[in-house]
Amino acid sequence: MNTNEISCSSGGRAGTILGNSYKVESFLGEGSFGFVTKCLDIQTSKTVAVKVNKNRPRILEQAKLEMFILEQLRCLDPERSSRWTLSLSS
Ligand SMILES: Nc1ncnc2c1ncn2[C@@H]1O[C@H](COP(=O)(O)OP(=O)(O)OP(=O)(O)O)[C@@H](O)[C@H]1O
Repeated sequence: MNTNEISCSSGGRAGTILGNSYKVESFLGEGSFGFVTKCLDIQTSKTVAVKVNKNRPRILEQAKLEMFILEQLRCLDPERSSRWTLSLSS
């Protein structure tokens, strides 16, 4: 599943809308910087994984760095990474 990153203080309860674009279906897992939810992309009706980071400045900086690295990887392997969507939203 693809992972989108969103910095968001709201919870990951089923039915919650994240970043005006993703409807939470279920909880997938938790990491050091936040948690990951299984979501429906409202525009495309595709199932995606959305990463919800803790709302802290240091973690936001880390998320930006992670997105930068993923963009670099996308350049190296555009075919395999074509399904990634990288965005930050509050
Ligand atoms: N694309 C995905 N599809 C399904 N489950 C996922 C996906 N991405 C993450 N997960 C689940 O969510 C958990 C947390 O992922 P996350 O990327 O936040 O942290 P991590 O990489 O495991 O650890 P850290 O936060 O320390 O980097 C993962 O361990 C996994 O169980």
